[in-house]
Amino acid sequence: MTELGFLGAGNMGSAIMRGICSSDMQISVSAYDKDTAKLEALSAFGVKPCKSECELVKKCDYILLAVKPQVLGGVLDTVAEEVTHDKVIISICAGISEDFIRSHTIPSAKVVLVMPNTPMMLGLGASAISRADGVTDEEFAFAKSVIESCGIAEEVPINKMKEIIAVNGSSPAFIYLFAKGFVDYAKSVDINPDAALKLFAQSLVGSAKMLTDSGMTVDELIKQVSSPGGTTIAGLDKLYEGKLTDTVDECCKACTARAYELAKK
Ligand SMILES: NC(=O)C1=CN([C@@H]2O[C@H](COP(=O)(O)OP(=O)(O)OC[C@H]3O[C@@H](n4cnc5c(N)ncnc54)[C@H](O)[C@@H]3O)[C@@H](O)[C@H]2O)C=CC1
Ligand SMILES: O=C(O)[C@@H]1CCC=N1
Repeated sequence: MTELGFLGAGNMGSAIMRGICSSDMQISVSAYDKDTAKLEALSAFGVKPCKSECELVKKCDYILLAVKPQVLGGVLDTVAEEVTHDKVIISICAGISEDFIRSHTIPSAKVVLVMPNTPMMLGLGASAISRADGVTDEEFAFAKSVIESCGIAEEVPINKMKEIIAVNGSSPAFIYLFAKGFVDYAKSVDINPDAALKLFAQSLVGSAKMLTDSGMTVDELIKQVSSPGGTTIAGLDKLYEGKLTDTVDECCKACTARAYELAKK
């Protein structure tokens, strides 16, 4: 049976493990985390705990890296001797490239890069995925099926894996901040914030479905809501005045710049 192991069982590692364990994938899942309480919590899902980073890498065919990028170099140095050219390393660490992983293990390491997002915790993740040279079609299909156990996955060129972070990895936080603005407004005009949150959240769900399923472009969708002389145009005028799209562009560029900094650590 294929052995998949997780180095790191925090928010993202646990979300993926729960996705796999609730799916019909016939694989053996193991994990190592410095925090043993996290491993104990996962044992209810059938995840086998390991006692060290090296024990995990030695026993597994696929190793999913789910520690923070800042500690990854040290973790890879610890396990380097256990990494062989037949193992596949799947990394979800923001900013980390295949070259970084190879420089801390072996030059021929097989690497798949993934940029997931937190909605994975509900099985609604959106992950970008890419493979470095040397990874076979079969190995890549397996890695993709692991990620698809908790949402959708889209292949992205490997040299765009830092640029994509803003679009799906970090964007949930940007969307939550946008939601906060609407709920704060509702409170300020004496509308129940719980009702406002439900209405705004459902508006996000519905708008997301319109984006993917209506067959209309983003501009057409905006126009459809904007009655001439109506309320939407009055609101949109303020967003254009505040240069919302320029701010989003700056936000995405700051995300990407930080990813390139993390890649150097
Ligand atoms: N949180 C997010 O929205 C996203 C996070 N990511 C990436 O996922 C990775 C994990 O992030 P989170 O799950 O949010 O962080 P987290 O802090 O929840 O999990 C990291 C885990 O690594 C463990 N750890 C630390 N040193 C370790 C070691 N030597 N061996 C084994 N485990 C060790 C910690 O105890 C912790 O449980 C990061 O690299 C991040 O860039 C990617 C996309 C989205
Ligand atoms: O903030 C971060 O670095 C990670 C990557 C994408 C979302 N969270």
